[in-house]
Amino acid sequence: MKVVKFGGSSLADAAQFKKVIRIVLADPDRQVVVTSAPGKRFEGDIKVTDLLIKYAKATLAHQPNSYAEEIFARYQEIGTGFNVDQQVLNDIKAKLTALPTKTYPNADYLMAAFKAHGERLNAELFAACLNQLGTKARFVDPSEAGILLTDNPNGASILEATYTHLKQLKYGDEKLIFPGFFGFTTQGEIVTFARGGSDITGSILARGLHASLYENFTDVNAIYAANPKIVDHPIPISKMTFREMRELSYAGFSVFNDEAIIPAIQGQVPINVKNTNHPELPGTLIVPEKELSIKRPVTGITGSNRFAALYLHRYLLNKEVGFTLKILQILYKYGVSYEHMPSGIDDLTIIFDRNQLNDDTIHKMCHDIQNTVKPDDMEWIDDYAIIMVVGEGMRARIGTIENIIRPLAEHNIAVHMINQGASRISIMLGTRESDADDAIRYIYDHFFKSGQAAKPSSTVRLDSTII
Ligand SMILES: Nc1ncnc2c1ncn2[C@@H]1O[C@H](COP(=O)(O)OP(=O)(O)O)[C@@H](O)[C@H]1O
Ligand SMILES: N[C@@H](CC(=O)OP(=O)(O)O)C(=O)O
Repeated sequence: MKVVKFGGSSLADAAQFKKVIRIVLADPDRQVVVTSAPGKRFEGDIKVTDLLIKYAKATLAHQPNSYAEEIFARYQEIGTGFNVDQQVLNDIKAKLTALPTKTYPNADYLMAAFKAHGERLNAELFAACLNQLGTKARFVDPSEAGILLTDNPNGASILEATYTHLKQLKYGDEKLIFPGFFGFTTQGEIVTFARGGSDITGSILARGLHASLYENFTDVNAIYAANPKIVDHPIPISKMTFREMRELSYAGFSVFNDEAIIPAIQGQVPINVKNTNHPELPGTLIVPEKELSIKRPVTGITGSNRFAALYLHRYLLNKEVGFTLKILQILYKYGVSYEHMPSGIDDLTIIFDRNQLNDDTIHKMCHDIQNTVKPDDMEWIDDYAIIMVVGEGMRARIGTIENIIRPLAEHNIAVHMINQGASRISIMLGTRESDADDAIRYIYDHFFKSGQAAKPSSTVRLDSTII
């Protein structure tokens, strides 16, 4: 049995629905289908999830608005394209208009419930379209399947009990159509994963139902060695490991949600990322292990601007017991987690995900750190990007760091931090945001265009380097 997930771009309108249905029917093993909400139909279009967010905000602000009609029009175009029963469309319209009349524990739960309806209504409509074409299909509500999530309305995580519940789910007689992106708390409230979270639902089902393969259909032919919006015609990756994907999606390969890899790893279910518009192409296979390539140590290069860093300098830091502990206690006090903490003998850089911080928290946190640990030098760096160079082959090759740094030095790009991950399959660099895309292009060119024979080292400029 295969679990097949279709992203928003694959389900954006009736024409895309037709391609998706052809894919589902082409392989009888594709028994469980996960849908996203209708995504962008063209450059500049608005995803239904973003319309639902606007609808929720207008509702919270008691503003009259016409978002329910605008959103309904997206479903209507699809349903009409398949001649689905008018009752199905009436039901979708009624659910959209009823959203503001329901009661929610607070604004965060309201937001989650509004957003979840993008996937919920699309899954209902998808099942109706299949039925209309004579294929037995059934919409499965996450509450029926027992998809239980943590009580974090717009950034929930899976609860282990879900996997016990999924053991009860029967499949085989009909296609099961699951909405992605949301589940329920133990109190019965709708909560969603973070954005892009339909990939996580697919992965959970693949693990819970012991799928032989998790197929993830999107709008690109494969996962490329770099984001195609940054590098012109990057090479496609035919095979990569779970670990490589985890590191690459964490730092910018948005084609596959970074948390979504975890259930697939736990269940050891291979993932195949494919293009809905070209299903005949092999796409990218993500597997537990692969043979190491000595010729190509780097699998992919990515970057993300969602970080900020706190740089601390104090002489004899290495001799001081409890320095880091005091800082961590301050982070704990403000409910802030950190992403990385590279250190030197007298220096420490703490890298944060900027999405979890606001100006007030930054101010208070820095104030407490200044007063408590009294560093000689302390700097908050907002202009901070992280570049990740990832490849299983790097473990077996000497000189990769030099080959990453040289093209940057040659183009005068300053590197603020280098950190070789303990996994030994990734090297992380900190740069200015404005340098990040160029840095990715230069590293890409070096490893993928000009060959990467280790050249003798040249002078390398490292600004406040921490290794
Ligand atoms: N390395 C990469 N390889 C392929 N696509 C990438 C990469 N990095 C970022 N992307 C972007 O990810 C997009 C697909 O992800 P997403 O928009 O979430 O799709 P979906 O709507 O199918 O879930 C692509 O259109 C591409 O712009
Ligand atoms: N629709 C949600 C969840 C999702 O995963 O969507 P997509 O598969 O289109 O990335 C979002 O936009 O975040």
